[in-house]
Amino acid sequence: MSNNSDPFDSHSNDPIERDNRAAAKITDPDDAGEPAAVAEQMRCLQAMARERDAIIDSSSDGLFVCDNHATVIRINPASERIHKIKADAIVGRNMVDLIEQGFIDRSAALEAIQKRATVSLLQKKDHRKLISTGTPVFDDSGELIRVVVSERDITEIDTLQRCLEEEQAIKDQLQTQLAEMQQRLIQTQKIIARSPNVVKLLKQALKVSKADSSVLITGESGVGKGLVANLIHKNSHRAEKPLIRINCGAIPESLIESELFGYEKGAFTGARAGGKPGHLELADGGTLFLDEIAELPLSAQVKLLRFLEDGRVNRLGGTQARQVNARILAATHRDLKQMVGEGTFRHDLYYRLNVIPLVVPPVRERKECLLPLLRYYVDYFARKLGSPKRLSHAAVESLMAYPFPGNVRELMNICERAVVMSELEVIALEDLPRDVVSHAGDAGATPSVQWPPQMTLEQILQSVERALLLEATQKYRNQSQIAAALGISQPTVARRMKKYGLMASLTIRER
Ligand SMILES: Nc1ncnc2c1ncn2[C@@H]1O[C@H](COP(=O)(O)OP(=O)(O)OP(=O)(O)O)[C@@H](O)[C@H]1O
Repeated sequence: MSNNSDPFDSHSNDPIERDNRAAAKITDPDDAGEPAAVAEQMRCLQAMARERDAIIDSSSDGLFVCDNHATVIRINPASERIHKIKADAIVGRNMVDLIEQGFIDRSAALEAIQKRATVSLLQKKDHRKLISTGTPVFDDSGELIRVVVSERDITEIDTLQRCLEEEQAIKDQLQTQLAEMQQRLIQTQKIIARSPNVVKLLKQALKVSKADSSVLITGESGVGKGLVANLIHKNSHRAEKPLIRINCGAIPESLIESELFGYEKGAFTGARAGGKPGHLELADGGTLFLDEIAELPLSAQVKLLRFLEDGRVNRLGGTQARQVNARILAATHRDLKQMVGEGTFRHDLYYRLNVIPLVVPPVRERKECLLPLLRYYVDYFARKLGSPKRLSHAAVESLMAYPFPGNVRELMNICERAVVMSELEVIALEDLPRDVVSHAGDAGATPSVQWPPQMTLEQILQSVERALLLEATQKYRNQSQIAAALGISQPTVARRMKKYGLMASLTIRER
């Protein structure tokens, strides 16, 4: 290839060529009287030149070497391959001519000479994409003596990159579809999830539903631990099989083992003649949800641990263990770790159950869920009662200020009671339990409006309505939010705000 075709013209005034000619002369073995040190130096120079040639020729990137006028003096085998041309056909030709003849569309060598700096550019060659980088070489006096152009064929990298981007796009699309499907699933299961912490929890629950590992669901009483267990089961490959729920706190200690593991006939006095399968066996192929797991007696904890280790169930009074394939979900409102420290819960069982921990936040930490939960349950009980109901603004304010110590279950009870107790369609403060109203502080109080005695009731009501709307414009960002908070439609909000000249105050806030 190129090093066979000597790139250096012996008559040239090129500075590098001059040095090479001098070296060739000195290293001539016939050159009599040559000092040994100079000969050694020349051998080194020749070795370096061979090394340089080997580097240039073995490079997988194409390399062009041009003189200071952009005339090609050498190209390596990679460039021959890229351009499908022999070095002889290109050496000695100038880049300007090569562009004119359509061999290339741009020259990094020419641009590097022009700018006296390294230049990178993208070239198209026979449907292929090349990145060319022209690097100028200067001598000690700052004179530009060479330009080395490296070329890389990026067609394949580019194609791969495009494939990757397409795959990423498909993945993103699938993920969006999955998220939408999950959202629909959550909605069909009537789970209200607006707060980021609840959304995150449900995403985690949907993710773990695909595995078979044990899950420990913790959270205060009535926060929805059972709901999460249900979601996990319904979304798992076990969905067609039963979800068996057992409340470990509700079963007398003396019966819990027989309930969980079953018994053989005659296992104890009062035992059924034919024996009885336990909840674990009933959950075979499905899921066993152990609610209030902290209440499980230590003796039953040992047996449960054994089952988690070998998947075998030994009925009470039985001699033969049965293989059972049940996934275990457990829940508690107690601090199991603390119980382990106190010695009331086995640490080995705790670690077995806690493979995937899920924490359900209390309602007070789900501010964004509160109003949708209230509306959802008011609608739910109103539908059951067969008469439409909605919460008044004051009732909403009171409920929003209430800490719901008993969580979602208490919220449901309050909504049910309010729906049943209210005589009118709009649920008023009086329909709420006293402790809910007492928490409201100023929030539930009627806005204080001063009026002179000569005002009519109609005028007073309008004055109150205007004050309320004005307050709402300070609090909410748009008419829809105001409508939602006041329990009226958005067109009604618009009409009344116009009537009271309040449009400007909201427009300013909306900005
Ligand atoms: N995000 C939610 N959306 C709608 N309803 C909910 C939500 N979370 C909980 N609930 C409802 O609250 C009630 C209590 O939920 P659940 O029984 O799952 O709570 P829990 O934490 O298991 O209670 P406990 O500690 O007493 O066992 C259920 O009727 C459930 O449907």
